[in-house]
Amino acid sequence: MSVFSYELNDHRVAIVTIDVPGEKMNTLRDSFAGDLAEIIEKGRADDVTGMVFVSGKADNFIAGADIKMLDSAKSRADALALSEMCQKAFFEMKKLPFPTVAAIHGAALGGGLEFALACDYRVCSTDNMTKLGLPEVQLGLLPGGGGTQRLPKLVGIQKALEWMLTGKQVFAKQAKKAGLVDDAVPQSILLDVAIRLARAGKPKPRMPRLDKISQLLESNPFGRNIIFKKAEENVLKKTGGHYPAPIAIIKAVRASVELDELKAYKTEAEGFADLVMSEVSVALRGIFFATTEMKKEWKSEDAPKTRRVAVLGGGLMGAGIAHVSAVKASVPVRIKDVAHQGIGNAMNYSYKILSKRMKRRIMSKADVQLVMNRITGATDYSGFKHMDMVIEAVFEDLNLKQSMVADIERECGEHTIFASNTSSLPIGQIAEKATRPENVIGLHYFSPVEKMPLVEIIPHEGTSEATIARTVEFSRKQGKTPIVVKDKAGFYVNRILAPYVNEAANLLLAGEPIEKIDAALVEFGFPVGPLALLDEVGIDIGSKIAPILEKELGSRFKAPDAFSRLIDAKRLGRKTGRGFYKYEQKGKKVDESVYELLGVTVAPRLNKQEIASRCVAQMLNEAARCLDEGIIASARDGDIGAIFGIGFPPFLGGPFSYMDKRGISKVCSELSTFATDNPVFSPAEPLMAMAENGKQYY
Ligand SMILES: C[C@H](O)CC(=O)SCCNC(=O)CCNC(=O)[C@H](O)C(C)(C)COP(=O)(O)OP(=O)(O)OC[C@H]1O[C@@H](n2cnc3c(N)ncnc32)[C@H](O)[C@@H]1OP(=O)(O)O
Repeated sequence: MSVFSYELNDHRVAIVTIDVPGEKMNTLRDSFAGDLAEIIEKGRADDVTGMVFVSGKADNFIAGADIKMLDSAKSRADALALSEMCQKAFFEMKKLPFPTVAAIHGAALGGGLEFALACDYRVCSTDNMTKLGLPEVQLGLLPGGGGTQRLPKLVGIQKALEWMLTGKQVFAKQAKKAGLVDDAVPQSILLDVAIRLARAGKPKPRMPRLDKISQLLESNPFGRNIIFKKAEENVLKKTGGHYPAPIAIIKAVRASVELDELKAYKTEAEGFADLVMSEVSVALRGIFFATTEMKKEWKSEDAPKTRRVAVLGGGLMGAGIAHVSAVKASVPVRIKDVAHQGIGNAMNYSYKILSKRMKRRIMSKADVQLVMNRITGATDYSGFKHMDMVIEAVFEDLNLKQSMVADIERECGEHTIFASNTSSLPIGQIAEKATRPENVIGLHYFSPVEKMPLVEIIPHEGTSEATIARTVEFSRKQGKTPIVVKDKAGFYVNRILAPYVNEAANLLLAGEPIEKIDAALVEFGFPVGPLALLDEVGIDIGSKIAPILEKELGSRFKAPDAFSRLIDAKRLGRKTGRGFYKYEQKGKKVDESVYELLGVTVAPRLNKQEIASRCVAQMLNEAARCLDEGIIASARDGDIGAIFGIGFPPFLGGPFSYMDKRGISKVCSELSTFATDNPVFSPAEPLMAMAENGKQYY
């Protein structure tokens, strides 16, 4: 059955509806090229005036090539054939004697946008659902259906590179401004406008709309050389050479301006084939499948919706939670703080972020005002009666949190959820004195809240299923990927992070230089090193959590005593301008005096690889324990939690995928070697059992 249906209107314009049967999302599958050829042939036979492509789905145009189909490519030759099939189909469209128009409403991504790029005109709806982009890089791929060739010709080399290298998706307004679409109109007139364009005849070739400097740079080989070299330098700096796709994208775009068409398209197809078969892309595609699967869990159609929320505490976390609730979940938020200043600070936090978006013309002044109107504040519980959820983000004090549970039970409705953003206190203890413990749950965000994609959702033993489902649903509305974890000290993310950071601290105390330790883990693939991370989080915060973990889980969580000297000296990290690093306007550099304060004599002994191996080994060992204890429900949750919560290198697929790839017995023997000088490394029992039985996590 064809994915296309065809209808001829009174002006002999063919309206072709794209609708993959039985799927909620249109994707390009094996049969697509054949189906397209048939439709094109029909248009030729009917001698149509033009052809308009429109989606039969309510909320998407085409979400790209079917990623499952890419997974089924068994060899490089299979992958090459896929790219060549797309390229050929789109060439046929370009050669048609009549104009073709893509009428886009909803997502036009990857191969979907490449399909639209092969049309003569593109018109899109101004709806918020409409997003255009080539996000292949996020799957470790390059656009293999002519995207690297056609996009630069339409929007210019620099913009095309920026979009493809980041996977950026643009809305209608930006798409029109950049020249990606010919028009952006309300959905109600999308088809009419598209038909009008189809009747307007073939368009004349046109140059991208560029400012003078870009025009100068892009129009001559020297300028272009600068652009490509700079792009490569930036990519290598950002990725540390771990990701092959960005480099292949630059190569293919370069080919689009330097080689003849045949060779340039070949460069794209070959790059695509190499990348489809690469381990990095397999890992990144795994993340896509995992997150898609997770979106279906804890869904409850009849659970009441969360329409109003309150946040207790206007600190950094409270402000971030209020922000994502107002901006992403689009619900009214009431911030309660003991001081007016706290409320003011939290509102300012949102306003600052929104102002930046306004300056970059992503949001209008009216939109910013609309969002800001959703955020209100109070120093008492006025307006709390109708709250569906109250999220607590005050400091880590059990008595305070318990008294807040009592306040909320008194001031709010029977159905109101009390969600605690604690990072270490057991939720069961917070709910201990509750009269409605079924409404109490943990909802742990990561800082900065508006940037970090993960939340941990922590039901205690008495939390109801409905409360879990409502909390999961609301966190998704806030744009988060939730993992439901067991109520035990440190939950999952902090639990695997703590031994990793502790090992970095041990290495520092043994004389390894700070910048070398951080560089080792950045080279391994983390976005920041462990000591720089501790500076960001706050050394005081780390040392507050450590004793709780140590008490509940054992001595391997003990933070080094020497770190209390940093706290006494008020060197808490970035927030006080000094920690392991000194923070100045120009940037940060290691504050050498920290060595003396900690009583350390710098004496490098290990190479960077050894440093990284030791820190990561601690994390892997703890992750294995977490899965065994049921802290996480699956290796998949553990991988996504580590990638989205800590920045575990995505190209390695997460700690469990990484252990599988290396071989569990190899991981165990490395741990045993490290354990000879520090027993904390002794391989966890479940890991040893897996090694003995030759088992894998996946
Ligand atoms: C040759 C080309 O250059 C190569 C390519 O095109 S590679 C593909 C490039 N495209 C992409 O990366 C887009 C991937 N998709 C997305 O980002 C998101 O799905 C989206 C933004 C389109 C929609 O998000 P959202 O509304 O949350 O829906 P989401 O739950 O993710 O997806 C709905 C369903 O569509 C499926 N889907 C979405 N895009 C898909 C794709 N490209 N391939 C296969 N399945 C896809 C999902 O797996 C899910 O299936 P299921 O319901 O059976 O589990």
